[in-house]
Amino acid sequence: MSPKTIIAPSILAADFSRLADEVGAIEGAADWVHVDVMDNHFVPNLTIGLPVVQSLRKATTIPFDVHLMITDPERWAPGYAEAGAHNVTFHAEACENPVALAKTLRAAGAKAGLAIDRDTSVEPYLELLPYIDTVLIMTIKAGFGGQKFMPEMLDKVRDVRRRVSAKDLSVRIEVDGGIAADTIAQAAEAGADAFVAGTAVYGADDPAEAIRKLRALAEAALPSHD
Ligand SMILES: O=C(CO)[C@H](O)[C@H](O)COP(=O)(O)O
Ligand SMILES: [Fe+2]
Repeated sequence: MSPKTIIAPSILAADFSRLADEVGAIEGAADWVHVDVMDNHFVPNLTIGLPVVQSLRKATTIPFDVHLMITDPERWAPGYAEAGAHNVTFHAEACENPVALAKTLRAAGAKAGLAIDRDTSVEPYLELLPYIDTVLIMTIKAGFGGQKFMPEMLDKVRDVRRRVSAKDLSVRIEVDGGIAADTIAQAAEAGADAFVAGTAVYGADDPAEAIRKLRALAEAALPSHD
């Protein structure tokens, strides 16, 4: 059975010179490792790509939650599934046919995620939920870690949660950006059940303890979706 609450630390806030150690520090505490792939086209920032994911995959057993902030996800996303990513999430704004790409990812053995950036409405995508495993709602503008959480994004989380509950779908609702001890409960109350946290985990003295605290705060606030 999958855990009720997913905590996914983002290695965007980790020390890139010691990535395997940084992932080792959350082993046993994190549910997923969130990997932010940026191409300096879809977002104005450049991070890591497929070779790093392929190498890091061998360094841990924690499932990889790959967040592709790239143009042309059709070209690159399947490679991350083949590299062993558990979830491959691409942006709605960058993809012409999200259902086709989701099917390709599922056929390659990964879960398919659809990400919605700050300035995008979820409304046009609600009909696609049966084909998607995870909806990632940005609670910042995609592109950089360490930004301030935007509570106004939670209306999108509520909209997706309502549709998921009404149709009894098995879709994770993930929030990404500014998730920390003072924001995670609001996101959980709105209906999120997967939480990306970069700065709040890797900026802490004890990343594993930070994850445990975030999980406790989220679970105390989670409504029942039954
Ligand atoms: O997708 C992202 C940025 O576009 C990151 O996952 C996000 O910023 C996480 O970092 P933090 O918790 O520091 O906000
Ligand atoms: Fe992310």
